[in-house]
Amino acid sequence: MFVPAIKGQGTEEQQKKWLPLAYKFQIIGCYAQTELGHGSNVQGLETTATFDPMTDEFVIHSPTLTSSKWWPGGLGKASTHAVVYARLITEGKDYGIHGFIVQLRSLEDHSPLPGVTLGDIGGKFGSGAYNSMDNGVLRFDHVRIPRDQMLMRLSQVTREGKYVQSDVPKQLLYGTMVYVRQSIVADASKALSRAVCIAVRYSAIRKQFGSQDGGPETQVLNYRTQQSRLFPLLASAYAFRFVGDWLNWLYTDVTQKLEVKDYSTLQEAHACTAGLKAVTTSATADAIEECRKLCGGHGYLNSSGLPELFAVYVPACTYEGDNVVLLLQVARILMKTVSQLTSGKQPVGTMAYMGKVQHLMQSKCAVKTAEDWLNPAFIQEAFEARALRMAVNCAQNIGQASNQEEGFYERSPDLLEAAVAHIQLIIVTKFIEKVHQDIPGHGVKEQLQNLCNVYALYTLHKHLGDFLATGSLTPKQGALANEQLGKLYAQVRPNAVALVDAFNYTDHYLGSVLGRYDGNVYPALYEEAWKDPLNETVVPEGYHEYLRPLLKQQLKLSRL
Ligand SMILES: CCCCC/C=C/C(=O)SCCNC(=O)CCNC(=O)[C@H](O)C(C)(C)COP(=O)(O)OP(=O)(O)OC[C@H]1O[C@@H](n2cnc3c(N)ncnc32)[C@H](O)[C@@H]1OP(=O)(O)O
Ligand SMILES: Cc1cc2nc3c(=O)[nH]c(=O)nc-3n(C[C@H](O)[C@H](O)[C@H](O)COP(=O)(O)OP(=O)(O)OC[C@H]3O[C@@H](n4cnc5c(N)ncnc54)[C@H](O)[C@@H]3O)c2cc1C
Repeated sequence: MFVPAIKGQGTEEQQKKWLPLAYKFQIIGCYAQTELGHGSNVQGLETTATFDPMTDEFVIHSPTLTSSKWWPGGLGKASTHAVVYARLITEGKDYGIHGFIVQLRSLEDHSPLPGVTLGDIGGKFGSGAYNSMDNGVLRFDHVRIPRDQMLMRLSQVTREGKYVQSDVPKQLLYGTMVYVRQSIVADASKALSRAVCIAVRYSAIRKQFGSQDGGPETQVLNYRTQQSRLFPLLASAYAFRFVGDWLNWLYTDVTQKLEVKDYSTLQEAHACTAGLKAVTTSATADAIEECRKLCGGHGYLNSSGLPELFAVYVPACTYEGDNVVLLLQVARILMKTVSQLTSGKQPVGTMAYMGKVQHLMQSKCAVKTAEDWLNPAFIQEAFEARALRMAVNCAQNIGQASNQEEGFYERSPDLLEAAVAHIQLIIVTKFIEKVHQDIPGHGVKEQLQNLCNVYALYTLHKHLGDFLATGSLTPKQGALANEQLGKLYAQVRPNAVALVDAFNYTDHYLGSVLGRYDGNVYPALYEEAWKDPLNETVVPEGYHEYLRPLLKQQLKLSRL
């Protein structure tokens, strides 16, 4: 994040100076935004950067305990520099949050520079690999930096201390977060597909019940309940991959537009990255835990690979923007778009469907049979009607409040759901678009079509209440969707293992005894257990000190 922050907010001169140093690891940088007292509310940060015209320097200071920087990855032990976000004060006026490059440690012996106090914030959730990340704490006591270490692409402070705003939107200050959020969406599919690969392969090996007469038992993958829990997660792994690819395209497109000062798609980039980051990370974290349960008791063993995957993944729901806070950003943009509909302003990009408001508010879903749900046009329209009607309902309810902000606050739980509906529509749409493209490989398109339908109909089934409450579907149509979903699971089953093999993960990368490619699970589990340090001795160390005295006492008592 140090590098993208300098790229996005630094001038060309600053980029030329700092980026080569970072690329060659001649300096190591981190992104120091969050503080002990504020993370979500960036405008509430307290660290100050006060310009001193006498020396042409900024004085970086932590005025309170709560202004201590807290969480930046790489800060605790490794970083020599940080992009620090602080309130810029010049000529006695507070101009709000800006980025500054600050050296923290000596490049000679790595000791903290005068006025800098830093360290690691301590152990984190689980025993997983995230504990090898030195998330840190940082305080400044009037630390001086040259004026040219303020990131000056968006605004500048002159030699005399005058604040000058460039003609670029101030939201570009948040650009690094947009970049990282889009990369987090791509990573969601990676984490989810790892978990699903383990659970599908193991479910094909694991057998329980089913044999009354000494014949073979049933592979747990053949149980309808296992399929109805697992196949939607398999479909989600593919869905998140395709929407992640699309989001990467959108991000590249926005970046190219920004270079020629076209800011028209900035809001779309913010809404899509924030919303997709929130929905895909929450779904992935839940799915990894579901995969653990799908693997029964053995899923709880570290050697299954799932506990570590979960512990490392789950903070994605919080870092780079708490998921609820991000969905409320999407909701704000939805409300703004609804309010502009009456003025005739046509929504664009992923909000374009809202322009069909007259039709979608009254449309009746035409599905009559379960097979009708295989028609992508019916799926698309049902998701559009649900999302639009939820947004319009929220807007109407907010409109009845004494003021907009109060109404938004009161209706925020409903707004969250409206935002989720909008984002799920995007995921479904991008999956449908993907399966309409040419897809090489015999029968591959058909398999992806099945997964696309599974993702859409499962999402519909899970959120059926929304579809019914908004009148987008009838209860009968909801039941038909569920009927079709069951048929789709049966079609996915013969290809389930191939569909996870297609992720092409090596055993080393998966790190799971249960997810082994060769399926040789039981000998591997047995062998792995003996590697546990507790098995280095047959009689445990504590025996003589604790167990033996107790056991001896029991023996004496029983002899009485
Ligand atoms: C790969 C693993 C790495 C993990 C490492 C983790 C790193 C981190 O976690 S770094 C720290 C990340 N921190 C956050 O994500 C903080 C979350 N908070 C925010 O992003 C913001 O403070 C906020 C958006 C929640 C609120 O900001 P505020 O300025 O108070 O916003 P408003 O709601 O008043 O919005 C003003 C205006 O700006 C637009 N906007 C907000 N964010 C962006 C953005 N990222 N890009 C473009 N535009 C943005 C917003 O829509 C408003 O627009 P208008 O309505 O048109 O004024
Ligand atoms: C592993 C990890 C790595 C991180 N790395 C970095 C890093 O490198 N650099 C950096 O600067 N930061 C980093 N962070 C910090 C991270 O970005 C913040 O923790 C995150 O943005 C959430 O902010 P917060 O902690 O203030 O949560 P809070 O905002 O305090 O959230 C607490 C609760 O309040 C709710 N809430 C907050 N505001 C609202 C609202 N307006 N409406 C409704 N509910 C609300 C939230 O939903 C949540 O339930 C990292 C965090 C973690 C866990």
